[in-house]
This record gives sequence, structure tokens and C-alpha cells, in this order.
Amino acid sequence: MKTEIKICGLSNEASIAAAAEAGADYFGLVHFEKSPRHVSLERAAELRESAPESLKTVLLLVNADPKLTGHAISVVRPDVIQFHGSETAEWLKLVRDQSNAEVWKALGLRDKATLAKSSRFEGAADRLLFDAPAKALPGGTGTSFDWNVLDGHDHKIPWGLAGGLDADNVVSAMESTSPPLVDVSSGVESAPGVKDVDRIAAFCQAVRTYDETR
Ligand SMILES: O=C(O)c1ccccc1NCC(=O)[C@H](O)[C@H](O)COP(=O)(O)O
Repeated sequence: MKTEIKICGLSNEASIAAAAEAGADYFGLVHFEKSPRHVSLERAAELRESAPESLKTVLLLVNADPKLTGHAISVVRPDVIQFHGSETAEWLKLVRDQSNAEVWKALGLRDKATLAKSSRFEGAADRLLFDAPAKALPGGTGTSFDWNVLDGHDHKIPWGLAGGLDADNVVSAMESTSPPLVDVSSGVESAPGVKDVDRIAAFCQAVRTYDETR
């Protein structure tokens, strides 16, 4: 069984090449000025162009207005647009109906009640990304949530697991939650916003090695 891998918050060609080399499936470009991983739309378009076909591009936006969202999609032409703020299901549906990109929605998971409410995104999001609740930033915080919240949940929407993952804990996370996709940012960095190619390789290796045992 193959678990998909997304490496998020890449901002240069070397880390994109490292993610591809390590066998990741997706890479994330964060367009959110408060983030240490922020890239302009023009730079995001360049990075997308530099990526090999094996690696799909995910563009992250946080509560972007309709004008910026449309502009971002037309400049970057991502395979996936990931909304990481308090965007509504209605807004996601509109974007999904009007673009060729997949639409993903990140949700900070505090408890089972938050998880139950995620059903409102059925028909609006192609994937839910369960992450730690927002802190100073809405994502990329390097913190995990209580994976037990996902126990017994009947996932109606394809999903992924994010939040504080790294090469050392990703196998426990997979044993505990069996996610179809794992997402990492801080856990493959040497400092906020600085990706480390060896950590990217170690993370992907841990996932792929575990996949082979199943
Ligand atoms: O990465 C950021 O700086 C960021 C900023 C604002 C919104 C979302 C952001 N990242 C989104 C991601 O998909 C991260 O990979 C995810 O939150 C997990 O991050 P981490 O806990 O650091 O692995």
C-alpha cells in the first residue's frame, strides 16, 4: 500500500529536486506573507515550472479574497489549491467548479466535535488535511494533535495527516491513523523556512519503508 507524501513550504529548486528524488508526490508553495515559507506568486510560478512531472504542485492560500485566489490560480497553475484558513464550504465549491485544480481544505483538529463538523466539506473539497489547531500561524507550526481523535472515524472525503510529523514519528502516526497521505513542513527543516535535503530524504524513506511492510 502506497502512502502519498506532501512536502510543504518549499522555496527553492534544490529542495524541490530533493523532494522529487526522495519520492514525494506533492510539494507545497505557501503564499501567505506572515509565513517564513512565503513565496510570491511569480516565484511560485517559476518553482512550479522547475518541478518534474512526478511532483504535483500544491498552492497554499489563507483566507485570500476572490480576486487574489483567481489571480493566484491563473499565475501559478497549481495541480492543487490548499485552503488553510477559515474558508467556507460554499467558497471552496465555487473555486472547485471554476478551476481545473483539486481543492483541499486544511482543518485544525481539536477534538471529535471538530472532526464531525468536517462533513460540511463533502462535495466541496477533494481532500481534507487534518492538522494541529492554529497557533501564531494557521499551519506549519511543527505541532501534532491528538491522533486518537481520528480513531474509528468513517472518512467520507479523501484525507491526509499533517502537524508535527518528522522522520522519527511518522511511522507511529501511520500505525495509529493509516492516513492515505502524510504532510510535513517543519519536520524537514533545519530552521523555520529552511528545508534540509537529508531530512526530506529521511522522512520519505521512513514512509516508504513502512509501506513495504504492509
Ligand atoms: O507552512 C507554513 O508556514 C504555513 C503557513 C500558513 C498556513 C499554512 C502553512 N503550512 C501548511 C502545511 O500544509 C503544513 O505542511 C502543515 O501545516 C504541517 O506543518 P508542520 O506541522 O510544520 O509539519
